[in-house]
Amino acid sequence: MYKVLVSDPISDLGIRQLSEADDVIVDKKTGLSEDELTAIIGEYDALLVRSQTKVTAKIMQAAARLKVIGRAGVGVDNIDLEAATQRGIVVVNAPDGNTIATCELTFAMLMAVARQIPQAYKKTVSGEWDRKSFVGVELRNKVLGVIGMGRIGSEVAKRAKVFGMEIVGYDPFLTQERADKLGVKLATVDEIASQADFITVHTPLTNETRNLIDRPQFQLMKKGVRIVNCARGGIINEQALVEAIEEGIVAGAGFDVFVEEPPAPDHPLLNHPKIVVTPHLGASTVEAQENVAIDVSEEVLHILRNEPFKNAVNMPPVPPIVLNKLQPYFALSEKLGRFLGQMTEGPAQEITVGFTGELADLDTTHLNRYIVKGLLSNHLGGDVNIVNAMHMAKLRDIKIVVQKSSASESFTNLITVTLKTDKETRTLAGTVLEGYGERIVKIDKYTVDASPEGAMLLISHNDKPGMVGRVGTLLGMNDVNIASMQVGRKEAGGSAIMVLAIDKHASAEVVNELSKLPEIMKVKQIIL
Ligand SMILES: NC(=O)C1=CN([C@@H]2O[C@H](COP(=O)(O)OP(=O)(O)OC[C@H]3O[C@@H](n4cnc5c(N)ncnc54)[C@H](O)[C@@H]3O)[C@@H](O)[C@H]2O)C=CC1
Ligand SMILES: O=C(O)C(=O)COP(=O)(O)O
Repeated sequence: MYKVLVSDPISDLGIRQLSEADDVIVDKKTGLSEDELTAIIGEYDALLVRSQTKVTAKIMQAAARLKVIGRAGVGVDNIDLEAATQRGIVVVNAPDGNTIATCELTFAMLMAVARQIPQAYKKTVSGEWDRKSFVGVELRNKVLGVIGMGRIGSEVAKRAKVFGMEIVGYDPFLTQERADKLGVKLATVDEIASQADFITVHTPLTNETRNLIDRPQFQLMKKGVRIVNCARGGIINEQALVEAIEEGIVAGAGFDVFVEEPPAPDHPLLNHPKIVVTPHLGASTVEAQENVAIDVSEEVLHILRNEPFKNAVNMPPVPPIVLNKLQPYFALSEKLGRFLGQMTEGPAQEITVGFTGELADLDTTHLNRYIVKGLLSNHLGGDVNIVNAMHMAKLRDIKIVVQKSSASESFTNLITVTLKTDKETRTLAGTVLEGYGERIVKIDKYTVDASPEGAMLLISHNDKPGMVGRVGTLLGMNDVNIASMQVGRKEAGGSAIMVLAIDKHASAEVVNELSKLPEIMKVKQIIL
């Protein structure tokens, strides 16, 4: 049974897939402190959060079973990604479900700020009929600066066009082609600051975007500019904004997010007559909450069940079409790593992975991870997984070299892995044959055809008559049944390799006895 902890308010309807799964138990415990969460996290395989729970390194240290942290939303700045990666915990988010909700709140903010709706409402309900203080401005024919043109920023731009606004946008990944398609003029942050009548930010909070709009940018702005932040507190410097309002540069601002959440009651952005505030409501619609919960539940289930998943934040993204092509090679890659790690003596120094055939044209990052995971798992067991495999290798100064060649060999696809240690350099190659499954097709210089499964014996010997019989007899006497046997040799009478699939593990004594037989150089038992 997998145990899932939901530590923030997440839609019940959205997580139905999890709560109704036969192999999952869902516990809901919201509002926990760091200490309270640390005390119980050890029981759980998955943690589901929104933005309130701060998932710190301390919590993760106590999370012995945790495989996945699911973020029902976009921003993952409340999760220590570095710590998660080091511990091999997958972090998945639900990036698509709340785009429209946040875009629409941004528009609500733009209009609330343009027409001072909250301020006018306050006065009106207090009994005052004040029409002259609330002469607003129109959006039509105004310049809107959009900083961050990802999912939300692009949707904001599309709607702003319909309002008759001219849009200037900045995003390091915004191409001229896409900008043209969206009808957005490309500009730098400083150009946006100096040209825009309204500015809205839609970037994540990173070291680069922290204080992206600060005093120097406010100094460039037109008098009467209006500013909205429905992304993250800290992208616009809060103190600099208040000063810019006092200086008469900024006519109004709409803020949904704050550096500290919730902000202290005396925070300068609260109770300011020109600032409209909401308590981080961007994603708070019924639709968005259901969407993000459905998306993240699906991903969490995949991860718990060891199935392929797509939205990992701490792993490079692979498009689904590529993932489908790579998937048949996941298990093979891991087995190649495990096999090679067991047949090679000495601590690993360098792993060279070669891909030939169709695989050479794909992004094979995931396969590299499975190979390294397999290799390291011989010593590290369950502590290594595809999230932290590369990190674990780096910690151990293991160099990883990837080589690709589309030159077609005898196989449609071939994965060749070479491991260099301080004692030897060994090579293993494998493929997936349609209808036959995974095969090891090369061990060092020898061509073989073995199915990598269960317990196997790898015997290096001289190719002399009677070898097969001797090995078979000794194993038979020790009740070890041979399921299949393959001999690889370069020339008759020369050195050769025997690959045996055996029905049960051979004891250390049997392996030792085998290695003492005449003409046998080395025996390795491989457990896959
Ligand atoms: N208020 C709320 O409740 C919500 C807030 N958010 C915030 O909105 C942000 C954006 O969400 P999405 O559009 O879905 O993400 P996204 O990943 O689709 O877009 C973010 C864009 O920011 C760009 N960017 C990164 N660094 C930049 C920089 N220095 N200057 C300009 N652009 C930069 C990226 O290239 C990307 O295109 C999230 O990271 C999250 O922090 C998201 C959902 C709800
Ligand atoms: O998805 C995001 O990045 C958000 O900021 C939404 O946060 P929330 O899930 O409403 O706490």
